[in-house]
Amino acid sequence: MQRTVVVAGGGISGLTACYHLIKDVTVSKVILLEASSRLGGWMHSTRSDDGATFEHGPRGIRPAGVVGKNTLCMVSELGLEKKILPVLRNHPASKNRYLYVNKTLHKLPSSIGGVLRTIPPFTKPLFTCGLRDFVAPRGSTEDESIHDFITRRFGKELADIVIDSLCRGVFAGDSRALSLRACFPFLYEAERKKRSVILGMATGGDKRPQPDSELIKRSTQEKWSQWSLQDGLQTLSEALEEFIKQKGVEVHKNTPVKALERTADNRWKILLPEGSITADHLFSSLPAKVLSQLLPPFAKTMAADLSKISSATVAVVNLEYDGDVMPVSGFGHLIPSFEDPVLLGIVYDSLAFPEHNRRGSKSTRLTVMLGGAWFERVLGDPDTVSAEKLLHLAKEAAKEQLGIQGTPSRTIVNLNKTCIPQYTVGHYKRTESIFHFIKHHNLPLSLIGASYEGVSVNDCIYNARKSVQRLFGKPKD
Ligand SMILES: Cc1cc2nc3c(=O)[nH]c(=O)nc-3n(C[C@H](O)[C@H](O)[C@H](O)COP(=O)(O)OP(=O)(O)OC[C@H]3O[C@@H](n4cnc5c(N)ncnc54)[C@H](O)[C@@H]3O)c2cc1C
Ligand SMILES: C=Cc1c2[nH]c(c1C)Cc1[nH]c(c(CCC(=O)O)c1C)Cc1[nH]c(c(C)c1CCC(=O)O)Cc1[nH]c(c(C)c1C=C)C2
Repeated sequence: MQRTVVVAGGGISGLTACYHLIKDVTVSKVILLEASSRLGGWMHSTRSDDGATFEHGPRGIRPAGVVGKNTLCMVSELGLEKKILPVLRNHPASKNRYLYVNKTLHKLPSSIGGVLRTIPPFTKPLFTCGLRDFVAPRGSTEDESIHDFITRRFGKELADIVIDSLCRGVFAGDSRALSLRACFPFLYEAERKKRSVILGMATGGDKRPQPDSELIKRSTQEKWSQWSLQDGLQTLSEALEEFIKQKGVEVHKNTPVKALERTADNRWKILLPEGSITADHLFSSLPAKVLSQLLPPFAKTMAADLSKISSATVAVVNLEYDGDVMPVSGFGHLIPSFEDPVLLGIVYDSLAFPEHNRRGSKSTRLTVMLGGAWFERVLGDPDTVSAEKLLHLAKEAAKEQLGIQGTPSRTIVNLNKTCIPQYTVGHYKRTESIFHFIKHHNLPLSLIGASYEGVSVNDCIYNARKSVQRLFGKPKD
């Protein structure tokens, strides 16, 4: 039987789905539809003639766990091993992370000693927060905010300073609105299983079978904490694009899906700017809100759930300075929302990945991230905020927070509109209801992408693969 599968959205999720679909002999045709003029989605690197690379989206991928190892397998299959740039666990970019509190940079403890002593900005040793976890009662609600959970189990200071910042540094989100169960499912499970989160995590561990390969062995032996690629992470989406085109996937750029209609024989009629195509099955990697606007009227309850999964806007400002101008060495620093709601944090890119620095003369590359869940509240409508204003805020942050006085030699401002999905309290209920609707109505539809079950590159790649396997009835791992 001829079977046509359409993948909507050519970010890392859609590309990975194509990569696995094309290997299946029962699929006769795979078509990728991408609205913009390039593939990769938020995976986006700028390369300069002098060898400098600037990331506007993801910049580091973790090798650990099933999801990290799964990505490394794909990297090997794509022949990218020689392009990997690992950061080792004992490197300052792995060990040193900072918080900017009370107008001062504070290094987060990376050893037992730092947890046993009182170190600023905290008013007591951090281990005392852990003691509370052993006596705190188990939560009584099905879901709660990350801030409420941490306050209940570890105290308000940890929640206000560390967890507030962490949620900004991963989700660009507000820990008071984000769901513990959806964002950190291992913490939710740990409390349910052992009552003490610390005990639950210590005895838990991932029971899924761990993939293995030469590259995975190397990453374990060399103790990598994260990795990137020569010329930036966009090298990964480019390799996937080349691979799927070679294998015969039909790739259509500048081709947004405009609407979806269900045919009488349970297929999709996919409406495009010019004409339409019919698909036996659709993989949507589109942001949930975008998909909600494309569905036909019979799916209005599902569309209502999808429309509630919103995303935060992040301004990403890359700055390059002449010489080594850094006062500290590390991964970067985060800024809790009480210190400054709009400045999320600064990544010290040139320390983790000096290979991305320009050739010839020394330079420092930083990325200032702004906005997130606070964007509209503080900066107003993203469509009317000027690049000059964002650049000014970023340069002032580098000056005030890192003492960098000079003028940057190069700047790039990107406004990533609605780029990180926000799994707010109740997310698990919304996704359950969405997946139930698809099953109940026997829709030939698979949902992949950052909107549902994890925002990291690893999660997107793993969930796209799992979703393809599920369609073909292959066992899950
Ligand atoms: C600033 C930033 C920093 C990040 N840092 C990290 C990091 O360091 N490490 C990490 O692991 N993760 C990081 N992430 C997260 C990760 O990069 C993303 O979650 C991931 O790239 C999302 O991929 P995706 O394919 O699911 O979605 P997307 O990249 O959003 O892809 C969806 C695609 O669909 C297309 N599209 C939209 N509408 C339509 C339509 N109607 N028809 C057809 N196509 C359409 C879009 O143009 C896009 O190409 C970061 C994200 C951002 C934004
Ligand atoms: C300041 C804003 C942001 C910074 N990075 C991101 C934002 C919104 C996005 C992001 N960062 C990470 C991920 C993937 C998560 C994963 O599960 O792998 C995403 C989507 C990685 C990450 N960055 C920080 C942490 C603690 C993590 C989790 C994984 C890990 O421990 O390595 C902290 C952090 N992010 C930023 C800065 C400046 C910073 C801390 C110093 C930038």
